[in-house]
Formats: sequence, C-alpha cells, structure tokens
Amino acid sequence: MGGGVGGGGAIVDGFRRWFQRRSSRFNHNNNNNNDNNKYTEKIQNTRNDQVLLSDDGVDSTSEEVGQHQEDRVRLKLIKVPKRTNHRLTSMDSHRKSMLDKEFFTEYGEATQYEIQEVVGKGSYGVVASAVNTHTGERVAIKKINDVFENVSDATRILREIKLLRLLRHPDIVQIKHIMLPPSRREFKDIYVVFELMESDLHQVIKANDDLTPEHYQFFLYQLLRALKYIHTANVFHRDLKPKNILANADCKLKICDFGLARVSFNDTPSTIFWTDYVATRWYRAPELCGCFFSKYTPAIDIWSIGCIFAEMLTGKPLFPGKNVVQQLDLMTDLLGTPSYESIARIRNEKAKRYLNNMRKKSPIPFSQKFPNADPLAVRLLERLLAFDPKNRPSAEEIRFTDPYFHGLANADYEPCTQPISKFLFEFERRRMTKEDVRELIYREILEYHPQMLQEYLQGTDLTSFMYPSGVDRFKQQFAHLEEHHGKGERTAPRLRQHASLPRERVCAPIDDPVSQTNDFEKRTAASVGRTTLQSPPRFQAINVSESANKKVTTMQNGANKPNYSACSLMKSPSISASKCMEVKERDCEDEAIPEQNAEAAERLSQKVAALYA
Ligand SMILES: Nc1ncnc2c1ncn2[C@@H]1O[C@H](COP(=O)(O)OP(=O)(O)OP(=O)(O)O)[C@@H](O)[C@H]1O
Repeated sequence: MGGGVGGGGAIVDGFRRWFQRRSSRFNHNNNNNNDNNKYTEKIQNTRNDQVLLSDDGVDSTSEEVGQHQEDRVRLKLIKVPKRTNHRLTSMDSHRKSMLDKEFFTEYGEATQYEIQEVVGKGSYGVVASAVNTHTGERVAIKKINDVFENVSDATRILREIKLLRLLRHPDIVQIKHIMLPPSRREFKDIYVVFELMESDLHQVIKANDDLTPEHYQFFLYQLLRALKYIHTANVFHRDLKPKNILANADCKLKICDFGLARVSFNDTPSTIFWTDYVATRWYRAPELCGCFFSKYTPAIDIWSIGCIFAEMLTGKPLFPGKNVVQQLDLMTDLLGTPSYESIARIRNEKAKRYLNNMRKKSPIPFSQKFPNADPLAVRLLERLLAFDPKNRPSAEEIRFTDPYFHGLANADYEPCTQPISKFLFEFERRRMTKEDVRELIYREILEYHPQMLQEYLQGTDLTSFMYPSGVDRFKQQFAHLEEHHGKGERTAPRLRQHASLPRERVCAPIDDPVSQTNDFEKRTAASVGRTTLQSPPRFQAINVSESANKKVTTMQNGANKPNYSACSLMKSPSISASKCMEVKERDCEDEAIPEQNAEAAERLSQKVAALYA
C-alpha cells in the first residue's frame, strides 16, 4: 500500500497529509475515536491490470489510478445497508445442479456463474449477485427482460452497453461479460455481467449520518475524476444522481447507468429536445428545466454533481422540486434571480419571461445554507451550482484549480481519453427497426465472445443455429429468485420510463445549428401529437389532468398573466411535458417524460389556449 508507480508514493503521502491536515480542522465525533477496528487499512482494490484505453493509446493504467485510490486509508468505513435478499436454498441448489448438467455449452458459460441473490431491481430488470466459478470473483448480473419490447428502450440498452465497453475507468462501473444469447435472430432477454458493488450513494447518504469532511472530499474527488474522463470522451452522462452512483463500504464510488448518456459530435448540435430529455428532475440543470439554452454542454453534469455534493453535505436533496417550475423556484430561492445576461441568453421566450417577471430574489449566502461544511467545500459548491452553465467550471478545471483539492491534482492519476468515434454511434442518427437494434446489440454482445465475433465478421456464423448458451439456465434461476424476492419486498416492480425520441426528433440538422434550433420548438410541438399516437397506454395521465385542472383554476382565479406565470411557462411545450411526471410508481425525484404524457400535455395546451381564445 502507499507507494505508487513513479511519483505515486509522493502523491499518496501528499494525499494522506492533506487528509490529516483537514481532519484536524473539523470537530467530528469520530476524530477522537481510537477504535482502530472502525477504520480500514485494508483496501479492497480491484487491481485490474487492464489498461485504460483510449482509441489510440494509453493514458494511464488503472493500476496506477488504483494505487492513487489506495489513499482511502483510514477513511472510516461507511455503512452499506443490507439488502433484503433471497438466497438459493439447498433445494434450489439441487435443482440448479440438475440444470447445470442440462445446459452444457461449448463456451462454458452455463457453469461460469453461480447466481446467489437478488441485489437490486430497476425498470429494466433484476440484478443478482453471482460468483464466477472459474475465478471466484463476485459479480452482479443484470437481467434485462424483453429488450425489444420497445425500440427506444432497446436503443437505450444498446447505448449503455456500448458506452460502458468504451469507457474504461476505475470510477465507472465495468461490464465484464455479456452472456451469449441462444439465437441471434430471436433473443429477447440479455444478461450483462458487471463488477459487483455493495450499495449506491443514495443508500449511503441515508444510512450514514456521520460522514466526515474527508468522506465528502474523497467522494467528490472520485466523481470529478470520472467526469473528467467521461467528458474527454465527449460523452455527457445526463442523469447523474445518487442512485446512479454505486458505492462500496470502503468509500469506492462508481458511476453507472449510461442509458441517457449522449456522445456529442462536433458536427452535430447537441440540442436539447425536451421530450428526449428525461433525467431526474432534482438533479437537472436549470438550462434543462425549460430548454433555456439551445445546446447542452458538459456543464449539465457539473450541475448534477453540485446537487449530489450538497446532498452529501446535508443528507437531504438540495432542490426537491415537485415539477419543473417549482424546481426553478427552488433554484432561484437559493441562487437569487439570474443576472440580466444569463436571462438574455435564454432562448425559450416563455421561460425568459417567467424569469424576468419573477419576484426579485436575493441569493442566500452558501455559508448560511451550509453552515457546518468546510468553507472550501462551500466555495466549490457555489461554483458547481452556477445558474449560467458558462460560469460552471469543467471537471478538469476544478481538479486543477480549486483550492478544495489543493495538493491533490495529478494528471497521471486522472486519465483522460480520446473522443469516442462518431461512427460507433451513428445509430443515434437514424430511425431503427427492432431488427436493426437486435442486430446491433448482438454485435455488441459478440465483443465478449471473440471467436464468435470473428465468425460473424467473416460471415461464417450460422445464424439459424441455436447456440448453446447459459442463458436458459439463468432464466430459470432469475425467475425463481424474482418470485421469492418479490414476496418480501416493499417496492413494486418499476416501470420503464426512459422513452427516447423517434430519430427524426433527436437528430438536429447539421448545417445551421442556430437557425435550426429556432425551428426546433415548433417542430417539437408539432411532433408531440404524432408521437403519442403510437404510444402504448401504459402511463395513464391521471395527474396530468389534475394539473390541467389546477392550471385552469389558477387562471380563472385571476392569475391572469398568461405569458408570465408559472402556469404559462408550464404551457410551453418544453415545460408542460416535464410537468407530466407524477404518474409513476417510483421515488418522487424521478421524472420521466413518457411520450404518452406528451399527448396529455398537448391536450392541456389546447385547453388553456381555448380559454384565451
Ligand atoms: N454492479 C452492481 N452491483 C451491485 N448492485 C447493482 C449493480 N448495478 C446495479 N445494481 C443495483 O440494482 C439496481 C437496479 O440497477 P439499475 O439502476 O442499473 O437498473 P435499471 O433498470 O437501469 O434502473 P433504472 O430504473 O434506474 O433505469 C440499482 O438500484 C443498484 O442498487
């Protein structure tokens, strides 16, 4: 432990000294705790010998980064809440071993993983822990059901597995393997093998009320290091929130869930399409609360990191808005009304008017809002949460210039990568059929099956042949686990709700970004109706009609400023759809903008318009 590669030892020492210096500045209950058992000296460092690859070269090995990470020494272990799991019983084990015999595969996959227990459920499937019987390594296997039920969902899955293959970094969760489906043309489910993590930051924040400034600092350090890497790959995560950050008791964090991420291409304006943007409201940057700026930038992730950091410091979400208008209100309550220049840059006229006509608010000093936090942390937080995206620092800049990290920054341990090639994501720009996505996902899976990939590339694979695969066995094991897991569980199954757009609305014309973006709202509004025609009736817009009634009532009660009010802001396409979020059965900060709701939003707009006719 300690000594790094090259100058690593010095860095580690510096980091340790820095921590010690900081520790002495704060009065924490744990500071005088001499119980060494409570501290970890044992770092469970996953030392992959793999190189952090960029497209054309090596920036740094994960081993080097890992050594830098070893400086987690003496950080108090954090509590990771126990999950209510269902283990396989001995009966099950017997059935399982029978299954093992029945599912021999030439790739050895059927016996490669022993499934253990369900560790999580998401809208895309169940996650179970398992052991790799060849190596003894514990892994998490995510079963994604009915991948092709909906092309948008399938595209999201394709995007995520592709990005996670390309983004290799110790602070980003790693896909280790994807099971080979039995049939190239007919498969429905996929099984993705991840490195196993113990919990997520949301749980960690809830379960630990004694986190120290060193924890906060180390958490933020890892998040910014990951973000620097992600952004240099030209990727925007777009949905950073505590639940999308996996955590271990030894304070290791890893960013996951890249389903909403986008690769930004130089020749393509990264225009915000409100119906496309479904990130969690509480962590959503102000420019995304009303399509304020015509393009999104990496600064949207910086804002989310700011919200997450504030939540770490206080244990509570910073801006828990119930809708986008309240979200903006909460932001401006803290930050004050934005400057004239910032408002002038807003493209959405209604949003602009809303902010211009908002009661003038003075900013609340961050030191007052976060009285117990390290002043340097508070100052950095203020930078992260700049209302205007152009005033937010980049991840890289923060690491190098912010005094909160003084003495820590070292490029050798904070690898960058090359921008991801746009050709790998050209599917984002075209309309795809189910079969297209299936083929692309299959191709992606073959990356984990080199021999099959070779045959595929040479055109010698037998597409009609049912490959022997471990998937059937997994299917039965997962079904069993899910059945039992469901019984003791509090949460209802989650619905998928990250519907993306049909291609024509995602892809902005290339030639003239500015004039095209001006057109975009018109096109978007027009396309809402079209989209909803194809939408399944899964999301009932009950609360949408409620909000419609509320809006009508407000207007009838004399809030008669159609252009200026929150009500009118909600009427704008960019806002009203975002309002339609309380129809789902998930935690309240999660917001989706299912296309079905857009139909209700459109109806609502028409109703309100009719009132003024
Ligand atoms: N690698 C992992 N190790 C341990 N637990 C994990 C891992 N990946 C995911 N989980 C757990 O499983 C749960 C569901 O996973 P995940 O969020 O990836 O699913 P999802 O279907 O994409 O969810 P969402 O509905 O948020 O999109 C998570 O809350 C997390 O706690």
